[in-house]
Amino acid sequence: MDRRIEDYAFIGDMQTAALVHRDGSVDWLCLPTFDSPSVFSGLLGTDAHGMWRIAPVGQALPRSRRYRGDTVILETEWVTSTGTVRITEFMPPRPAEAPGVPQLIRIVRGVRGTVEMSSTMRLVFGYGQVIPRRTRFQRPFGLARGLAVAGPDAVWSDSSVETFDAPDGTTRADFTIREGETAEFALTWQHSHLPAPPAPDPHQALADADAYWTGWASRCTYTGQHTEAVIRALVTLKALTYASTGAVVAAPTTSLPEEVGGERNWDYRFGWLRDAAITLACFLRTGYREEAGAWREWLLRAVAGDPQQLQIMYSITGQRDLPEREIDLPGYADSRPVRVGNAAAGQLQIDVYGEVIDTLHLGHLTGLDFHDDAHQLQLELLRHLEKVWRDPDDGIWEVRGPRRHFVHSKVMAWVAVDRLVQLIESGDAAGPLEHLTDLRAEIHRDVCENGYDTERNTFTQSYGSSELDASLLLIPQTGFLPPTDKRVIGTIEAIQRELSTEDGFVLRYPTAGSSAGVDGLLGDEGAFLACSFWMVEALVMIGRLDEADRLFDKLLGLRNDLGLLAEEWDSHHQRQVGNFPQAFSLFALVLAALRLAAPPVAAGVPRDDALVLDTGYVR
Ligand SMILES: OC[C@H]1O[C@H](O[C@H]2O[C@H](CO)[C@@H](O)[C@H](O)[C@H]2O)[C@H](O)[C@@H](O)[C@@H]1O
Repeated sequence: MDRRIEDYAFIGDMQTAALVHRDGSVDWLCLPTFDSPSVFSGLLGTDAHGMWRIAPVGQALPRSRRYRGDTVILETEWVTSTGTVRITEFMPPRPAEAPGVPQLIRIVRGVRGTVEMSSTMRLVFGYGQVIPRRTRFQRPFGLARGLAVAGPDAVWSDSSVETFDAPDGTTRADFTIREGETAEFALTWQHSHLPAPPAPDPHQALADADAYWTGWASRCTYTGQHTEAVIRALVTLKALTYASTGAVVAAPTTSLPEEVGGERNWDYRFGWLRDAAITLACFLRTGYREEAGAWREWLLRAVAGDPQQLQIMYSITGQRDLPEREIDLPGYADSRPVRVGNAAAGQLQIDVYGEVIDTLHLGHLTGLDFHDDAHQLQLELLRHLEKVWRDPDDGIWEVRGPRRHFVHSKVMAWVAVDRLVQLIESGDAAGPLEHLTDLRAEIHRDVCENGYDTERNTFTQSYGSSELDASLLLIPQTGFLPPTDKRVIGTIEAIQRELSTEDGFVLRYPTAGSSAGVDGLLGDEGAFLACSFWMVEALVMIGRLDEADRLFDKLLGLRNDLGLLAEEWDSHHQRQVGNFPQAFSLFALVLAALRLAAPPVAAGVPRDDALVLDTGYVR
C-alpha cells in the first residue's frame, strides 16, 4: 500500500523521533538517537521491517487526530460501531537539564461504549535486518514486561494489559476498553548490558510532557496572524534539536524520496551548518535565545581547531565521519536506494560561511552574550573564506555534478564579510575593517559582473550559465542588493516565469529528467517548499503583498492535518515528497510569516523595526 508521507505524525523527545501513521502504526523509530539504526523501519519497507500498531480490531482509519495544544503529544480518536477510544502517544521530552533514556508511551482511553483493541509490535533492529532475542517476565510491576535484545541495544516493553510473543516474531495484545478505562503501553531503550529500567509511570510522564511543551511554546514572541502555523513549526524545530549537544537535525528520516520511485533519497539525520544556522536564526527572531547559545557551543566543538577543516555537516554529537552507504530495504514506495550516511559531508559549500556568520551576528544583535571564542571563530572562518571564495563549489543544493561558480555561494561569501564589517563598525569587536570592506566590495563586483545576465535582466545559477536558481531569491533578504534594484526585481520575475510549477510553487532549479542535469542525478523532483516560502518573502520585499499573501496561504494549505511539511511538493501527484518533517521547510515558513507580519511601509522601503528580519539591508 502506498502510504502517503503526509499521513504520518511526528513525535519526538529531542534525542530521537518516531513517525506514526494515521492507521495507528509506528513505522519509523531510531534508537537511542536520531542517527541510530531504526527498530521500526516499515516506512522504508513493509511491516516485516518493524512496526507497532495499536488500533481497534477491524478498523482501518481513525475519525480524527491532532496534537494536544502546542505540544508534540499526538491524540487520535477512533470511532467504531461499538464505541470510541482515544489513543495518546508521545515521547517524554529529554531536555539537556533532564536527560534520560528514550521512551515511547501510548495510552488508550475508553471515551464511550466498549471497543475491542489489538496491539501488534514487531521489533527488527539494525534498519529492519536484525531479529532480536526476546524474553518475557512475570509481571514485575503488575505490568506485562518483555525484552528484546540485539547486540548493544535492549528494548523493554511494558503494558498494563497482557501481551504474548507470537511465533511470527510479533508481540501482541488483544484487549477490551470500556468507557473510562485506560490501557498503557511503554517502550524503553536501554544499553543491553545494563539492568532493567524502572517501571514507567505513563500518566505522570504525560503530565510532564504536556507541561514541558506548553511552557516552551508559551515563550514565543511572534504575534502575527499565523500563530498556529508558526508555533507548530517552531515546536517541531525544537523537537528536531538534539538537546544534549545543541545540534539540530535536518529531518528525522532517511531516504524519503524527492521523486517517488526515484533515486533522490538522502539521509537527513545530521547537523547541517546551513540548516541549523537558519533554524537558530528563526529561534532568535521568535524569542528563543537559549537554543542559539547551545548551538553555538555545538558549533565551536564541531568545527574544532582549524577552520580549513570545516565540514558543511557533522553528526549530532559533532563527529565528522558520515560515510554514505546503501542498505538493504525496499525503500518508501520502492524508491531506492535507501541510504545511510551522507557523502555531502565532504563537499565544499561556500554559502555555509555566510549562514553561520550571519546567525552568529544575529545572536549578537538580539542580545546573545558576547562569546570571544565564537568571535575568534568568525575571524578564522573569514580568513579561510578569503582563500576559497573564488573557487567553484558544490553549492547550497549539494549538487553531485561538476563544481561551479554558484552565484548564491558567492553572495553568501559577501554576507559573511558584510556581517563582520557591521560588527566591527558597531565597535563591539575588533578586526581589520579596511581590509574587510575592500574584500566585500571585491566579491560584490565579481558577482555583479559574472553572475548577472544583462540581456535577460536576471542573476543566473552560476557564472556563465543561463540557468536560473531559486536560491537567488535570497539576494534582497541578505542585503546584497536592495529590493528596489531592477536586477533583483528582474530575477524574482524570471524565477516566477521559469521555475514555477503549474500549481504556482517554486522549483530549486531545472532538472533534466532522463539525463543527468546540473545536480548530476537522473529524474526530476518536486517543488522545493523552502524556495516557495522565499518567493513569499521576495514578493513582500518588492511590495507585491497580495500576491505574497496568496502564495503563503496556498503553502499553508500543503501542510498535513497536523501542520507538518516534508521537503518538497509533488505538483503532479499532489502529495508531499522528501524527508519529513523537514527543518528547511518549517524554518522557511516561520521566516515568511515574520516577513508578512512586518512588511515594508512602501515597496522596497524596509521599516526600521524590521531589524530582526534583515541584518543586512537594514542598517
Ligand atoms: O539534492 C541533492 C542533495 O540533497 C540533499 O541536500 C538537501 O538537503 C540538505 C539538508 O536539508 C540541505 O542543506 C541542502 O540544501 C539540500 O539540497 C542531500 O543531503 C545531498 O546529499 C544531496 O546531494
